[in-house]
Amino acid sequence: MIVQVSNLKKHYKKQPVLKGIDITIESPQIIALVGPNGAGKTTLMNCMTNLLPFNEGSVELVGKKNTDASIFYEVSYLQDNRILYGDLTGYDHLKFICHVQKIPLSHIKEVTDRVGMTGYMKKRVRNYSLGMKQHLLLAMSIINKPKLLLLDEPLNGLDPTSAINMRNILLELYEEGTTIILSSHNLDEIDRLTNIIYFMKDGALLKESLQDFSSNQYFVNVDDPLKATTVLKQAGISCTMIEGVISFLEIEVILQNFLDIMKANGITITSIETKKIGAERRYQELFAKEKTDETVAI
Ligand SMILES: Nc1ncnc2c1ncn2[C@@H]1O[C@H](COP(=O)(O)OP(=O)(O)OP(=O)(O)O)[C@@H](O)[C@H]1O
Repeated sequence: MIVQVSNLKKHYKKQPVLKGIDITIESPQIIALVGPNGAGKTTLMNCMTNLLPFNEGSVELVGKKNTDASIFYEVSYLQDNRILYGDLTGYDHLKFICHVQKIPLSHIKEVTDRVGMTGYMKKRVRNYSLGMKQHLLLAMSIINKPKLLLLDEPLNGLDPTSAINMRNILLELYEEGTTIILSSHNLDEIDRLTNIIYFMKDGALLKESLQDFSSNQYFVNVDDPLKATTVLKQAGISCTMIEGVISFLEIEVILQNFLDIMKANGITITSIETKKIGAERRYQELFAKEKTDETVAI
């Protein structure tokens, strides 16, 4: 068993944060933990890795109790950058982990090349940018080739190139047999990584496979948006218009029907973009927000 969390309960003073969480993972997966600020994602990961005591329940990681420190040969946890030491270099951090975990120092170059931080690994961490710290945290958490990798907001501060690199590394690790649990607010990135999402709501987890919720959303620019709005309304087509761009879901409107209506009414399409919106759509359903003023239902 890779993860066995049973009836995990945690409260801060009188505030219950985790109200009986159960997680069972038997084979490698990538799981995204999603929920609004303050939902309890960090608390859950801290309890799982025994950084925080909990009030009830039990946690086993890689077949051992989470109180057994030897799990960290096989489990890594990427926390936020407050765990880093400003006076030490990136290399010092990695050397320390190699020393504690009896990993050959030759792995440092391998992992810093993979993450893309070899150029500044000898600089002091206090001179690192947010993204550079994030690179170091990633290097520190993958140098032991973990069986289970927990990541709390790993995309924090990463530029687009680094975010793509991080995604590729996570997908490679998963291919190599690592189970990954990551929390993120970046729903686009989550859609590219996995369709297994655990939504945190009211101290509980809603576990969903987003295959059923994944859909393309189309964004269409036309030469005459006002006329398009009118003819779509007449045809009973359900779309929204945001700042002159018409958008609709693949599962609600057949693209060919839409194109036929535009053609029949002499409206020219100037561009069409598609976006996969599984996680975002489900998130909106679960944590419904008021529609913004500029969103007009057609
Ligand atoms: N040390 C603490 N003492 C008291 N309350 C805490 C403590 N740490 C967290 N909390 C509370 O527990 C709840 C969950 O916090 P947590 O940091 O786990 O949420 P999160 O889902 O990780 O949020 P975010 O997305 O903002 O990182 C919040 O209401 C928070 O105020």
